[in-house]
Amino acid sequence: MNTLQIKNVSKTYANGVKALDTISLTIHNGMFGLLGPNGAGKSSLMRTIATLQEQSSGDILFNGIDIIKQPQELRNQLGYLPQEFGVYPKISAQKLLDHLAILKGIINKKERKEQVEALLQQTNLNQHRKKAVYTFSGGMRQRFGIAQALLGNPKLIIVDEPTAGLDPEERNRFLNLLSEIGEHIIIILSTHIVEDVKDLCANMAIMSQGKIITKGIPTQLTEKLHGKIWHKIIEKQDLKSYQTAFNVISTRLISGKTQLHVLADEKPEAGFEPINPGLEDVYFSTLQA
Ligand SMILES: Nc1ncnc2c1ncn2[C@@H]1O[C@H](COP(=O)(O)OP(=O)(O)OP(=O)(O)O)[C@@H](O)[C@H]1O
Repeated sequence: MNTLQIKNVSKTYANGVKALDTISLTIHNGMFGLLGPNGAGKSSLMRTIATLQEQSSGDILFNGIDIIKQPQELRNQLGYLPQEFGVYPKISAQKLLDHLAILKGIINKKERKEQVEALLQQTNLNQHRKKAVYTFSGGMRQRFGIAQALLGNPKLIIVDEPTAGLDPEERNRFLNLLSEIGEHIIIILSTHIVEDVKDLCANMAIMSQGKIITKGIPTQLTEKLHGKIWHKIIEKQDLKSYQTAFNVISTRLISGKTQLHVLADEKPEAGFEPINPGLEDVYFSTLQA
Protein backbone atom coordinates (compact mmCIF):
# COMPACT_ATOMS: atom_id res chain seq x y z
CA MET A 1 0.00 0.00 0.00
CA ASN A 2 1.35 3.45 -0.95
CA THR A 3 0.67 6.41 1.31
CA LEU A 4 0.99 10.11 0.61
CA GLN A 5 0.80 12.26 3.75
CA ILE A 6 0.34 16.00 3.42
CA LYS A 7 0.74 17.63 6.82
CA ASN A 8 -0.18 21.27 7.47
CA VAL A 9 1.20 22.42 4.13
CA SER A 10 1.05 26.13 3.32
CA LYS A 11 2.43 28.00 0.32
CA THR A 12 2.74 31.75 -0.03
CA TYR A 13 4.09 33.03 -3.36
CA ALA A 14 6.57 35.92 -3.64
CA ASN A 15 3.69 38.25 -4.56
CA GLY A 16 2.03 37.53 -1.20
CA VAL A 17 -0.74 35.20 -2.51
CA LYS A 18 -1.38 32.41 0.00
CA ALA A 19 -2.30 29.64 -2.43
CA LEU A 20 -2.19 26.81 0.15
CA ASP A 21 -3.39 27.29 3.71
CA THR A 22 -2.55 24.49 6.19
CA ILE A 23 -3.55 21.59 3.94
CA SER A 24 -3.65 18.14 5.54
CA LEU A 25 -4.57 15.01 3.59
CA THR A 26 -3.68 11.33 3.72
CA ILE A 27 -4.06 9.51 0.41
CA HIS A 28 -3.78 5.76 -0.20
CA ASN A 29 -3.90 3.59 -3.34
CA GLY A 30 -6.71 4.21 -5.80
CA MET A 31 -8.09 7.26 -7.53
CA PHE A 32 -8.33 10.41 -5.44
CA GLY A 33 -10.34 13.38 -6.76
CA LEU A 34 -9.28 16.89 -5.82
CA LEU A 35 -12.17 19.12 -6.76
CA GLY A 36 -12.27 22.90 -6.65
CA PRO A 37 -13.06 26.03 -8.64
CA ASN A 38 -10.42 27.87 -10.69
CA GLY A 39 -7.91 29.54 -8.43
CA ALA A 40 -8.63 27.25 -5.45
CA GLY A 41 -4.99 26.20 -5.30
CA LYS A 42 -5.19 22.74 -6.88
CA SER A 43 -2.29 23.28 -9.30
CA SER A 44 -0.22 24.82 -6.50
CA LEU A 45 -0.76 21.67 -4.44
CA MET A 46 -0.02 19.37 -7.41
CA ARG A 47 3.19 21.24 -8.27
CA THR A 48 4.29 21.12 -4.63
CA ILE A 49 3.70 17.36 -4.38
CA ALA A 50 5.56 16.91 -7.69
CA THR A 51 8.58 18.74 -6.11
CA LEU A 52 8.48 21.48 -8.76
CA GLN A 53 8.19 24.05 -5.97
CA GLU A 54 8.66 23.94 -2.21
CA GLN A 55 5.99 24.59 0.37
CA SER A 56 6.51 27.53 2.74
CA SER A 57 5.73 25.29 5.72
CA GLY A 58 4.48 21.80 6.54
CA ASP A 59 5.63 18.34 5.45
CA ILE A 60 4.87 15.98 2.58
CA LEU A 61 5.81 12.32 2.99
CA PHE A 62 5.51 9.62 0.33
CA ASN A 63 5.79 6.14 1.81
CA GLY A 64 7.53 7.76 4.76
CA ILE A 65 10.09 9.67 2.64
CA ASP A 66 10.23 13.44 3.15
CA ILE A 67 9.96 14.80 -0.40
CA ILE A 68 11.84 18.01 0.40
CA LYS A 69 14.80 16.13 1.84
CA GLN A 70 14.79 13.41 -0.85
CA PRO A 71 13.11 14.90 -3.95
CA GLN A 72 14.79 12.46 -6.33
CA GLU A 73 13.30 9.50 -4.43
CA LEU A 74 9.84 10.95 -5.09
CA ARG A 75 10.61 11.85 -8.72
CA ASN A 76 11.73 8.28 -9.45
CA GLN A 77 8.26 7.06 -8.46
CA LEU A 78 6.21 9.91 -9.90
CA GLY A 79 4.24 10.31 -13.11
CA TYR A 80 3.00 13.85 -13.69
CA LEU A 81 0.65 15.27 -16.30
CA PRO A 82 0.66 19.04 -15.74
CA GLN A 83 -2.12 21.41 -16.77
CA GLU A 84 0.07 22.93 -19.48
CA PHE A 85 2.31 20.39 -21.11
CA GLY A 86 4.15 23.07 -23.07
CA VAL A 87 5.49 23.01 -26.59
CA TYR A 88 6.06 19.71 -28.39
CA PRO A 89 9.11 19.26 -30.61
CA LYS A 90 8.62 18.24 -34.25
CA ILE A 91 9.37 14.55 -33.76
CA SER A 92 7.06 11.55 -33.82
CA ALA A 93 5.08 10.50 -30.75
CA GLN A 94 7.10 7.30 -30.57
CA LYS A 95 10.44 9.13 -30.65
CA LEU A 96 9.29 11.69 -28.12
CA LEU A 97 8.11 8.98 -25.73
CA ASP A 98 11.42 7.17 -26.18
CA HIS A 99 13.28 10.40 -25.41
CA LEU A 100 11.17 11.06 -22.32
CA ALA A 101 11.87 7.47 -21.21
CA ILE A 102 15.62 8.19 -21.36
CA LEU A 103 15.07 11.31 -19.24
CA LYS A 104 13.20 9.11 -16.76
CA GLY A 105 16.28 6.95 -16.46
CA ILE A 106 15.17 3.94 -18.53
CA ILE A 107 18.53 3.48 -20.20
CA ASN A 108 18.23 -0.16 -21.28
CA LYS A 109 17.24 0.06 -24.97
CA LYS A 110 15.22 -3.16 -25.11
CA GLU A 111 13.31 -2.35 -21.92
CA ARG A 112 12.62 1.15 -23.22
CA LYS A 113 11.35 -0.10 -26.57
CA GLU A 114 9.01 -2.55 -24.83
CA GLN A 115 7.62 0.10 -22.48
CA VAL A 116 7.12 2.67 -25.24
CA GLU A 117 5.29 0.13 -27.42
CA ALA A 118 3.13 -1.10 -24.57
CA LEU A 119 2.18 2.43 -23.54
CA LEU A 120 1.32 3.47 -27.10
CA GLN A 121 -0.97 0.43 -27.26
CA GLN A 122 -2.50 1.07 -23.84
CA THR A 123 -3.30 4.69 -24.67
CA ASN A 124 -4.67 3.70 -28.07
CA LEU A 125 -2.12 5.81 -29.92
CA ASN A 126 -0.25 3.05 -31.69
CA GLN A 127 -1.68 3.82 -35.11
CA HIS A 128 -0.62 7.47 -34.65
CA ARG A 129 2.89 6.75 -33.35
CA LYS A 130 4.62 8.17 -36.43
CA LYS A 131 2.78 11.50 -36.20
CA ALA A 132 4.13 14.47 -34.27
CA VAL A 133 2.26 15.16 -31.03
CA TYR A 134 1.62 18.80 -31.95
CA THR A 135 -0.66 17.55 -34.78
CA PHE A 136 -2.75 15.51 -32.28
CA SER A 137 -6.28 16.42 -31.15
CA GLY A 138 -6.75 17.53 -27.53
CA GLY A 139 -7.85 14.05 -26.44
CA MET A 140 -4.93 12.35 -28.16
CA ARG A 141 -2.51 14.78 -26.53
CA GLN A 142 -3.93 14.01 -23.11
CA ARG A 143 -3.63 10.27 -23.78
CA PHE A 144 -0.03 10.89 -24.82
CA GLY A 145 0.36 12.81 -21.55
CA ILE A 146 -0.77 9.72 -19.65
CA ALA A 147 1.60 7.52 -21.66
CA GLN A 148 4.58 9.70 -20.63
CA ALA A 149 3.31 9.84 -17.02
CA LEU A 150 3.26 6.01 -16.91
CA LEU A 151 6.87 5.61 -18.06
CA GLY A 152 8.96 3.82 -15.44
CA ASN A 153 5.97 2.28 -13.61
CA PRO A 154 5.32 5.12 -11.14
CA LYS A 155 3.63 4.57 -7.78
CA LEU A 156 2.14 8.05 -7.70
CA ILE A 157 0.44 9.70 -10.66
CA ILE A 158 -0.74 13.30 -10.67
CA VAL A 159 -3.04 14.56 -13.42
CA ASP A 160 -3.93 18.24 -13.27
CA GLU A 161 -7.22 19.30 -14.95
CA PRO A 162 -6.83 16.68 -17.66
CA THR A 163 -10.32 16.81 -19.16
CA ALA A 164 -10.69 20.59 -19.56
CA GLY A 165 -11.42 21.33 -23.20
CA LEU A 166 -12.05 17.72 -24.25
CA ASP A 167 -15.27 16.80 -26.06
CA PRO A 168 -17.51 14.25 -24.27
CA GLU A 169 -16.27 11.25 -26.25
CA GLU A 170 -12.60 12.09 -25.73
CA ARG A 171 -13.29 12.83 -22.08
CA ASN A 172 -14.87 9.41 -21.56
CA ARG A 173 -12.03 7.71 -23.31
CA PHE A 174 -9.51 9.54 -21.17
CA LEU A 175 -11.34 8.79 -17.90
CA ASN A 176 -11.68 5.11 -18.84
CA LEU A 177 -7.95 5.00 -19.48
CA LEU A 178 -7.28 6.49 -16.03
CA SER A 179 -9.56 4.00 -14.34
CA GLU A 180 -7.75 1.11 -16.05
CA ILE A 181 -4.37 2.14 -14.69
CA GLY A 182 -5.04 0.27 -11.54
CA GLU A 183 -5.75 0.15 -7.90
CA HIS A 184 -2.18 -0.54 -6.86
CA ILE A 185 -0.90 3.00 -7.17
CA ILE A 186 -2.09 6.44 -6.10
CA ILE A 187 -3.69 8.55 -8.83
CA ILE A 188 -4.56 12.13 -7.93
CA LEU A 189 -7.01 13.71 -10.34
CA SER A 190 -7.29 17.46 -9.93
CA THR A 191 -10.36 18.93 -11.62
CA HIS A 192 -13.13 21.51 -11.46
CA ILE A 193 -15.54 19.08 -13.18
CA VAL A 194 -17.72 17.25 -10.63
CA GLU A 195 -18.60 14.51 -13.13
CA ASP A 196 -14.92 13.52 -13.41
CA VAL A 197 -14.86 12.63 -9.72
CA LYS A 198 -18.34 11.14 -9.40
CA ASP A 199 -17.89 7.77 -11.03
CA LEU A 200 -14.16 7.27 -10.78
CA CYS A 201 -12.81 8.35 -7.44
CA ALA A 202 -12.93 6.21 -4.31
CA ASN A 203 -11.96 9.22 -2.21
CA MET A 204 -12.07 12.94 -2.70
CA ALA A 205 -11.53 16.37 -1.23
CA ILE A 206 -12.97 19.76 -2.11
CA MET A 207 -10.63 22.71 -2.10
CA SER A 208 -11.45 26.41 -2.01
CA GLN A 209 -9.26 29.46 -1.37
CA GLY A 210 -6.26 27.36 -0.47
CA LYS A 211 -8.07 25.20 2.08
CA ILE A 212 -9.55 21.70 2.11
CA ILE A 213 -13.17 22.39 2.97
CA THR A 214 -14.43 18.81 2.92
CA LYS A 215 -13.08 15.32 2.31
CA GLY A 216 -14.40 11.77 2.25
CA ILE A 217 -15.97 9.03 0.15
CA PRO A 218 -18.20 10.53 -2.59
CA THR A 219 -21.21 8.29 -1.85
CA GLN A 220 -21.01 9.02 1.89
CA LEU A 221 -20.75 12.77 1.32
CA THR A 222 -23.80 12.56 -0.94
CA GLU A 223 -25.69 10.44 1.59
CA LYS A 224 -25.20 13.12 4.28
CA LEU A 225 -27.39 15.46 2.23
CA HIS A 226 -30.24 12.96 1.99
CA GLY A 227 -33.62 14.65 2.54
CA LYS A 228 -32.05 18.12 2.45
CA ILE A 229 -32.02 18.94 -1.26
CA TRP A 230 -35.21 20.40 -2.74
CA HIS A 231 -36.00 21.00 -6.33
CA LYS A 232 -38.37 23.45 -8.03
CA ILE A 233 -38.87 24.82 -11.52
CA ILE A 234 -39.60 28.53 -11.54
CA GLU A 235 -39.92 31.39 -14.01
CA LYS A 236 -36.58 32.95 -14.87
CA GLN A 237 -37.57 36.38 -13.62
CA ASP A 238 -38.40 35.03 -10.13
CA LEU A 239 -34.86 33.79 -9.48
CA LYS A 240 -33.69 36.85 -7.50
CA SER A 241 -36.51 36.60 -4.98
CA TYR A 242 -35.93 32.85 -4.49
CA GLN A 243 -32.22 33.51 -3.96
CA THR A 244 -33.07 36.07 -1.28
CA ALA A 245 -35.60 33.84 0.48
CA PHE A 246 -33.88 30.43 0.30
CA ASN A 247 -30.47 28.79 0.38
CA VAL A 248 -30.24 28.26 -3.40
CA ILE A 249 -27.14 26.15 -4.07
CA SER A 250 -27.46 25.79 -7.84
CA THR A 251 -29.59 26.85 -10.78
CA ARG A 252 -29.95 25.43 -14.25
CA LEU A 253 -31.82 26.79 -17.24
CA ILE A 254 -34.01 24.11 -18.84
CA SER A 255 -36.20 24.97 -21.85
CA GLY A 256 -36.42 28.63 -20.84
CA LYS A 257 -37.35 27.86 -17.19
CA THR A 258 -35.05 27.83 -14.19
CA GLN A 259 -34.51 24.72 -12.12
CA LEU A 260 -33.43 25.40 -8.54
CA HIS A 261 -31.71 23.23 -5.98
CA VAL A 262 -32.24 24.50 -2.44
CA LEU A 263 -30.53 23.20 0.72
CA ALA A 264 -32.97 23.05 3.64
CA ASP A 265 -33.84 20.68 6.51
CA GLU A 266 -37.55 20.98 5.68
CA LYS A 267 -39.64 21.66 2.59
CA PRO A 268 -38.98 25.35 1.83
CA GLU A 269 -42.49 26.11 0.45
CA ALA A 270 -45.25 24.63 -1.68
CA GLY A 271 -44.04 23.37 -5.05
CA PHE A 272 -40.64 22.18 -3.84
CA GLU A 273 -39.99 18.44 -4.21
CA PRO A 274 -37.28 16.44 -2.44
CA ILE A 275 -34.69 14.89 -4.77
CA ASN A 276 -31.87 12.43 -4.38
CA PRO A 277 -28.74 14.49 -3.82
CA GLY A 278 -25.86 14.21 -6.26
CA LEU A 279 -22.17 15.04 -5.91
CA GLU A 280 -22.88 18.42 -7.52
CA ASP A 281 -25.12 19.22 -4.57
CA VAL A 282 -22.27 18.29 -2.20
CA TYR A 283 -19.91 20.50 -4.19
CA PHE A 284 -22.13 23.56 -4.41
CA SER A 285 -23.44 23.38 -0.85
CA THR A 286 -19.89 22.99 0.50
CA LEU A 287 -18.58 25.90 -1.54
CA GLN A 288 -21.39 28.13 -0.30
CA ALA A 289 -21.15 27.19 3.37
N1 LIG B 1 3.65 31.18 -9.50
C1 LIG B 1 2.72 31.93 -8.92
N2 LIG B 1 3.01 33.15 -8.42
C2 LIG B 1 2.07 33.90 -7.82
N3 LIG B 1 0.78 33.52 -7.65
C3 LIG B 1 0.43 32.31 -8.13
C4 LIG B 1 1.38 31.45 -8.79
N4 LIG B 1 0.72 30.31 -9.17
C5 LIG B 1 -0.56 30.45 -8.76
N5 LIG B 1 -0.74 31.65 -8.14
C6 LIG B 1 -1.98 32.13 -7.51
O1 LIG B 1 -2.33 31.19 -6.51
C7 LIG B 1 -3.73 30.98 -6.48
C8 LIG B 1 -4.06 29.50 -6.72
O2 LIG B 1 -3.72 29.18 -8.07
P1 LIG B 1 -3.70 27.70 -8.65
O3 LIG B 1 -3.26 27.78 -10.08
O4 LIG B 1 -2.95 26.83 -7.73
O5 LIG B 1 -5.25 27.32 -8.57
P2 LIG B 1 -6.08 26.20 -9.32
O6 LIG B 1 -7.07 25.69 -8.35
O7 LIG B 1 -5.16 25.21 -9.92
O8 LIG B 1 -6.81 27.01 -10.43
P3 LIG B 1 -6.73 26.86 -12.02
O9 LIG B 1 -7.56 25.68 -12.33
O10 LIG B 1 -7.32 28.15 -12.51
O11 LIG B 1 -5.26 26.70 -12.36
C9 LIG B 1 -4.31 31.91 -7.53
O12 LIG B 1 -4.70 33.09 -6.87
C10 LIG B 1 -3.15 32.15 -8.47
O13 LIG B 1 -3.27 33.41 -9.11
